Amino acid sequence: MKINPYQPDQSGMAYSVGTTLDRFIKLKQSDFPFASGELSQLLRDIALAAKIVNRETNRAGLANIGGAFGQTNVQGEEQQKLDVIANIRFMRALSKGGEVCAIVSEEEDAVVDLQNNSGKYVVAIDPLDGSSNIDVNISIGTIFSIYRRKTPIGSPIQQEDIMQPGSEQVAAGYVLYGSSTMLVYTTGFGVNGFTYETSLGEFFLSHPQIQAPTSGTIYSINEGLEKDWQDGIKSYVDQCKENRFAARYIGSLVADFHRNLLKGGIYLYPATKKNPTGKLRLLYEANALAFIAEQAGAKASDGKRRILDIVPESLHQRTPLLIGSAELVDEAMHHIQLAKEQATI
Ligand SMILES: O=P(O)(O)OC[C@H]1O[C@](O)(COP(=O)(O)O)[C@@H](O)[C@@H]1O
Ligand SMILES: [Mg+2]
Ligand SMILES: [Mg+2]
Repeated sequence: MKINPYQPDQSGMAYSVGTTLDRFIKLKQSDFPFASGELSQLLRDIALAAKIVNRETNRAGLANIGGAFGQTNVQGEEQQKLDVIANIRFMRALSKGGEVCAIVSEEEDAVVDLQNNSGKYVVAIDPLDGSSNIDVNISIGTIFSIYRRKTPIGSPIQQEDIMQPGSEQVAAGYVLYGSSTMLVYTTGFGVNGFTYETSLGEFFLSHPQIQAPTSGTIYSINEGLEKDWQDGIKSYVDQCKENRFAARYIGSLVADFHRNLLKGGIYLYPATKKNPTGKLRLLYEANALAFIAEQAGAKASDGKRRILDIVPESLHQRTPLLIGSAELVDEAMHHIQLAKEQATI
């Protein structure tokens, strides 16, 4: 991807590769005429927690960081120590920052009401994504969604503050702890990626205005579950193989998504017999990545509709997820539709 160091964005604001995240956040605040700086501060708080978690992930091989924590979370999944550490670090940064009134986390059964009357924002977070890869030194991540509360500031948190469709997000992003650590986010004005310079302790703009290729030749799916895939997925994957697509599956949603966002490709986690509503969680995995995808010209669907149009019904609800280059997602949805029509004949 050819990077134009002085590429202006929609607001005509030019910013150069190498701009620090902090400076970028300040520059971009002008996108919001009535900005009061709270969202900017919240993004900084998330970046700070990401730096701390980055340090911990680098040490994941050491006894006191790696391995199971010995408890299961509300999904019935065994928590890894790093799941718990990341959850604590983000909770602390979000509650200390003062901008947030409530948090939804993969590692918390219920909504965490911060009793912060002045907090304007609700955050949904997957503190550590790709937990099965922690101990084997493969890329992992953090995923976050930010909403403005619906009820008046100072009033008690209500269901309507939490159960908002993804289309209501004011910002979303992910951190990828990989060969390098990156923070990629959107506030609805395009997608920008920052690379962490450990020795300076700073995130620097490295991927301005990310645009996903409209098509690609990479597909990412856990083929071990092929026998359980919903109809249409098998025929779509067969077509990918027919077209000699490359199969790439890391098993960390953030890492698979990031690769396909930059190179062109599609990630699929369909409904299966084991997970009839899919495996991935709507509020703190699918919504954030769907917002990023759409802002980068890509698409995200549950096989029937746009992920961002789904109105949540429960905190940890799951959804099938087809996400990636627009033409590939359209093609996969076409196969699902065809299979449905054939099933009714
Ligand atoms: O092992 P499977 O069934 O292929 O699932 C892998 C998927 O599950 C996840 O690990 C779920 O996320 P968590 O690790 O945050 O629970 C995704 O990152 C990944 O894409
Ligand atoms: Mg996850
Ligand atoms: Mg997780």
